Order: sequence, then C-alpha cells, then structure tokens
Amino acid sequence: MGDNASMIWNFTKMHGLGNDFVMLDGVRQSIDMTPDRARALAHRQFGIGCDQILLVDTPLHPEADFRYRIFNADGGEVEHCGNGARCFVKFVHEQKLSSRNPLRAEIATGLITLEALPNGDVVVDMGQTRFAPEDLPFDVTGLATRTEGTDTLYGLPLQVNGTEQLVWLSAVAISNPHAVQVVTDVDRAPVAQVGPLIESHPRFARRVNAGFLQIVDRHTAYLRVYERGAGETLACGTGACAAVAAGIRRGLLDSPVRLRARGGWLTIEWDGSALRMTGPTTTVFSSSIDIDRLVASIPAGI
Ligand SMILES: N[C@@H](CCC[C@H](N)C(=O)O)C(=O)O
Repeated sequence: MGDNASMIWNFTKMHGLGNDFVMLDGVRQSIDMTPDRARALAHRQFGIGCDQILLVDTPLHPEADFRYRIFNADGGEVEHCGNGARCFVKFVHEQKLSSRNPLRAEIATGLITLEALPNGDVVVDMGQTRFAPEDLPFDVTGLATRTEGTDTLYGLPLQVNGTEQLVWLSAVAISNPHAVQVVTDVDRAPVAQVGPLIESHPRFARRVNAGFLQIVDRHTAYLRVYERGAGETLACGTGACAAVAAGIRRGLLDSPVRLRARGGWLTIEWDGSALRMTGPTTTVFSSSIDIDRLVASIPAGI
C-alpha cells in the first residue's frame, strides 16, 4: 500500500494493442492526480512513459463496482478510453480488487459493462454513440456538407503545405469526440501532418481525436488515429468504435468489423445502438514511484 507522506505510488504498466497505460489503484492508496503529475508519469524520457493514465477508484454510483478516471499524456482528463477499459478489467482482476465478471464501471459520462472472456480478451459495451456536431462539440457553421448513406459529412478546409484542402469528416462522439475521414491507403495517409491540424482545430472546442480509416472489405478495415492529447498511438479503442460506426452509417461497412490498428486487431460490433469492442490486453510490469520527486526532476519547459 502507498504511503501518503512519502508520496510513493504503486503502479502497473499495461497496454492494449500498444496503446500504453500507467494504471493506478486509488482504492488501496490515496492518489491526488494533477495535470503536472499525469504529464510527469506519461513523459517518455523523464517518466514511466504512456499514452494515458487510468486511476481506478471506489464508485460514486450505487450500481458500479468501480469508477475510473482517464488522463491523456498532456495531463488533460478525458471522458472515455476503449483500450484502457479493457486494461481496467485485467488490472482489477490481477490486483485482486475484485473477482467479479462482468464488471460495471463508472466513467465520466455514465456506466459501462465489461467482461473478461475465457481466452483472456475483454469485451466492452462502449455506451452511447452520438453523431450530432454539438455532441463533440464541432462548430459546423458555414461548412459544406454532403450525405453518404445515413451519415452527414462536413467539409473542413485545412491549409496543408500552403494549399487549401477540404477534408470530409464524420462527427462521432463515443462520449469522447472523434472526427473520422476515409482514406485510400492508411499507410500513406498524412497522419503526422493533418492529424494535429484537425486535433487542435478551433472548430473543435474541446479538441478532437482524428481518425484515418481505410476500408478493406465490408467486414474489414484499417485505422490510424492521431489522438487528442497524446499524438498518434498504436491503437485507439474509442477511435476504432467511432470509425466503424461512421463506416456503417456511410454504407461502407457491415457489423461485425475486424479492424486493424498499427498495434493489432479489434472486433467491433454495432447494431445501430449497442456498440461492443472486443480485444486483448497485456500487463507489462508493476513497480512504484515517488511522484513528487518525479515531477521535480523534470526540467522546466520540457
Ligand atoms: N486511447 C484511447 C482514447 C484516450 C482518450 C483520447 N485521447 C481522448 O482525448 O479522447 C482509446 O483507446 O480509446
């Protein structure tokens, strides 16, 4: 158990398809998370290194087994995390916080159900999917629109290398905001160049996760995501759900969809309301860290 005075935090490093996490048990140790602390833990050179931090805690909701909070590598707290949700289940079971299966977890936007399968994969009922621009929020005033299937696409003008390009985006909220574009070849998609322009575009008041989706056939797709607050990751679970929902609405995909992220494969099922994500999780190691010493060790401006 962590000692409050010395600020030693026990943690476990995990990943879901290479989207990596520092997992913290806030049930048996007292964790006061701040943006500075989250950034220090996530720092690839000075800290442990991760895309996100998950803080597991006792629930406030009477029907939940646990509550967990999610922090991006930039220190910002966010609504949802698909790969983190799967890691949460394995973490709770391995740390013997609970042997319950399925589990009910409280996240910032409500309750979700998660289940460990006999093969070790975890299936997550991802909760509400929304498509109205105000759900992200996405200010679409004056933007060109186009209808494809049952989806509305918004033409976002971007300056790329001094040239204006119109990028057609599906708007999807899986609690957290996603802007998905279809590309012909995900390996050649300009994720590093265009991703940050979309992620921080002023029309997305809370910024956005930018997805690049390649359709392979009606049940197979490839995806890369430039994540809000973390940059391109090897996989993004909510991004996968958003991309599949957008692909189905656009008439390009049918459920179930096998989706390949750079770090591996997920299965996404969507019947127009319930959205389920199934995939693996991995525990890397557990250790402990003096959080205040870590924060103090990072030079200003880095
Ligand atoms: N990697 C996650 C998503 C984490 C949050 C995201 N970067 C955001 O800011 O909304 C996933 O697997 O879903």
